Amino acid sequence: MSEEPAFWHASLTDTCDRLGATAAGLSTAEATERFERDGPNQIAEGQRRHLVADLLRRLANPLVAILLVAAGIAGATGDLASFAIIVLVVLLSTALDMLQEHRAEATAEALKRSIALRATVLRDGQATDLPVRDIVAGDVVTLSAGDLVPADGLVLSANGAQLNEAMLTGEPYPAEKHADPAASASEMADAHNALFHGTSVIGGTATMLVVATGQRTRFGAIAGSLASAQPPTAFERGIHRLGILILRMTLFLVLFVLLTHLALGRPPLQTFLFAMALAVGLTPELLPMIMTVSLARGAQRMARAKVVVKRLSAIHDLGQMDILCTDKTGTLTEAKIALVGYPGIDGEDDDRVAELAAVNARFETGLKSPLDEALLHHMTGPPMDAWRKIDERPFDFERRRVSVLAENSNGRIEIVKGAPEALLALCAHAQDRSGAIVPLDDGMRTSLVQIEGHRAAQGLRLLAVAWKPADSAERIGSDCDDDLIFAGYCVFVDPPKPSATATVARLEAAGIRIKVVSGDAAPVVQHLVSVLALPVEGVLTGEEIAKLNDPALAARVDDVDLFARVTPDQKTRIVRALQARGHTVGFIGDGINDAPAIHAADVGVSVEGATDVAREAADMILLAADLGVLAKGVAEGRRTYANIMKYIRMGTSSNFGNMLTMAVASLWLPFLPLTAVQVLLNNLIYDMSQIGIPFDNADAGDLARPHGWDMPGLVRFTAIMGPLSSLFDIATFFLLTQVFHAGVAEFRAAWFIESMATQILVVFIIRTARPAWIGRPHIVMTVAALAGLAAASSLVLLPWSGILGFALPSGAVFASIGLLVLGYLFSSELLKRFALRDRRVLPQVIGIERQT
Ligand SMILES: Nc1ncnc2c1ncn2[C@@H]1O[C@H](COP(=O)(O)OP(=O)(O)OP(=O)(O)O)[C@@H](O)[C@H]1O
Ligand SMILES: [Mg+2]
Repeated sequence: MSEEPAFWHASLTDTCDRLGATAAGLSTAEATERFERDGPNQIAEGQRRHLVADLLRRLANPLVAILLVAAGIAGATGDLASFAIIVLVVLLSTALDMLQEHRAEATAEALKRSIALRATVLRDGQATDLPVRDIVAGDVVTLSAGDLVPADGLVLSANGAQLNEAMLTGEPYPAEKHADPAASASEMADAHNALFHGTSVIGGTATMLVVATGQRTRFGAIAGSLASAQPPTAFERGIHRLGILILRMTLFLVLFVLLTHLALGRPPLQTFLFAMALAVGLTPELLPMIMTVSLARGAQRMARAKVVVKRLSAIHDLGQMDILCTDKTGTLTEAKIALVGYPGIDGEDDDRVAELAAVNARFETGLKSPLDEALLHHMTGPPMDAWRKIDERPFDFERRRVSVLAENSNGRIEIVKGAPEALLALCAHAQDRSGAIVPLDDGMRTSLVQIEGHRAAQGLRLLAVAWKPADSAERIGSDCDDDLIFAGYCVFVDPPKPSATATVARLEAAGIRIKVVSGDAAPVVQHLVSVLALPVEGVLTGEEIAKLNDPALAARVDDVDLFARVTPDQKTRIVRALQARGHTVGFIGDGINDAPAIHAADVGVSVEGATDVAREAADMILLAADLGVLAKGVAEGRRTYANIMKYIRMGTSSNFGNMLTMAVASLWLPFLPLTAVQVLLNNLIYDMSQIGIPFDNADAGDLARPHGWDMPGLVRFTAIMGPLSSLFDIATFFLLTQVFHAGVAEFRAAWFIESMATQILVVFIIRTARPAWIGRPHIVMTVAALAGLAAASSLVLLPWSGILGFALPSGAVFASIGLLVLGYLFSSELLKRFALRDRRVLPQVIGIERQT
């Protein structure tokens, strides 16, 4: 690719010829042909794993490989049954693991596709809304502020197009783009006639001719190195550490068993097979599958609650989130904005103010804000039609204003509208009702600020409008917004969303603190939160934040719930400051100005109708702009978390118990407690009996507050429940050898049943912190567990038990085992009170977790 000259060196005409394209776009037939030739416009996310390759990769797991080799040796020395069964069991459990995971991934993919980005493409001469994936070279795409550039291409036309290219070039300042003849620049950052996939339009508009799509774009070329940039969540790091811990203990146990048995002169091959089977059974190899399946299932349920999850692991963060920052418009208000007044400097409505503002709104080509739409809705007809546009300087969130150069029969003027306080500072004169220009003295400034304050205190949003003569100017320079003539204000109402009160209360009750972060003026936001009776305290404005360095800001953020007049950059700083205080932070927003903060947050949330950049930055998308939807999502997220924890608790406690048991048994029993084949069958059935857990319901307690990865809690649980299960295992040993004097095959059959029953049934006890008989487990979970138990019993009871090395135990043995299992379940029920007690995770604990 690098030998080819960069595509922006060629002129537009040459490129059009080469691509067989015109500014009118492609026909559908032509586009279909190209799509077939070039493939979809998408960047492969990592390498899609092929099923067979995946199977081989899993079988190459050293433990499984050793086991298979050992089984081969057993087969070669005559033990064909063992060989066949081991190979079968290993294949079966690997396939089960793999299929589950693939299915889960496919589900998650499908959900993600449902919210795929779309673009406006010219096809058959018509502007069509298409999924970005369908774009081909030669297409003509129109872009405006808030859009992501969907492919690489040349600028056909542009109007104040400002691009954020930071992710490709590292350049933090916006790059301006024009339809230059051809650029000679060697660096992408200087190619002012080119648009690159993955960058975003932050102001203005542009039309682009697509030159390269998918993997052939500049972004595609480096995407591989960016793909896995997502750092693991605290939960994932916790799981990883747990995995390593279990691995070490397993290694230790396997060596211990191997050495003691060999030292005691037991048959080496059987011992070795047994030890390897034990290792396979104890390693948490299923954890990744379990996580993926639970998360995918969680994502599916959340989708039903109208939350589409883009990054699965964000579900952990969602369950752990204890602070949610939200913007104002759309989440706390109805976002149905209407113009309710346009006072001039005397405080009375003045049509000229509304007209100037509407002309400005009409000619601004950047992201049309709802304020602009309200203005245009109000002003239509002849006075507007007389205006002609010369130039504009689009809106951006740092300047907070739009400048337009326009003329009518009375002459050419520059009209500026924007945030009042900033605009007022740029004015030296004002225009009164008669049209006379008067100096803007201090007295008048005070009275203007009063008009402003009066409306803002009623929760009305304000824009100021000003102008100045521009005689023969053809362009708006970058710094000529000074010496303006103040015209008046436009006053808007955005009704509060009544449902927000209850939803915020619900989130607060669930342990999530709400903070409002808005670009709007403090009095407006304050009025809104008081109307909605939101429990927010303290205010910090952008001006104040600008004076604080990061540590100083971090010291304040805990006590302040309302941030007003903040810039996009400050939104990000607020998120970071909260994170530095140990919080897990969510951020919900819909604008370009929210995107960086959405990205910085642990849980970035956006809504279906939001700008591309915000949706792209988000981890989840709400299909309805409503915090209520998110509250449901949080509940599902916590349920997913609770179910994953059930698996992990089941796994660690039974593993730890088994380790203790095996260590004791090795020293004490004159034979192996189970053959390798039996250990593997035990493991397989246990795994299958658990596939219902992701379906289970969660305790109200699990849903009531944020949870983080809680290692001390898990250690305590394991330290209590593990030894309990070994105690009953050892009691079984004792009973079988000392009381019943069972033979080897009968012993193994009885112990197989006991161990399966205790491992499987205990899920009904530890699935809940409340008494087991109160909440009802999910039916799928119950069926899976009971089916597992039935399968285990059938191995012992049915005719084939002999092949597996079992002999049918006597009725007395069965009865005693039944009693032992009941005793175990009963003691678990008693002890779980201590094992599961108060797992509340304080933010400080999470904070420590985050830093390690
Ligand atoms: N189209 C526009 N023309 C002029 N000024 C604008 C326009 N849109 C926004 N502004 C100014 O910029 C400020 C910040 O924009 P906005 O209120 O949309 O920010 P925000 O952080 O997204 O707010 P919210 O919390 O309500 O979503 C506005 O209060 C207004 O003063
Ligand atoms: Mg907004």
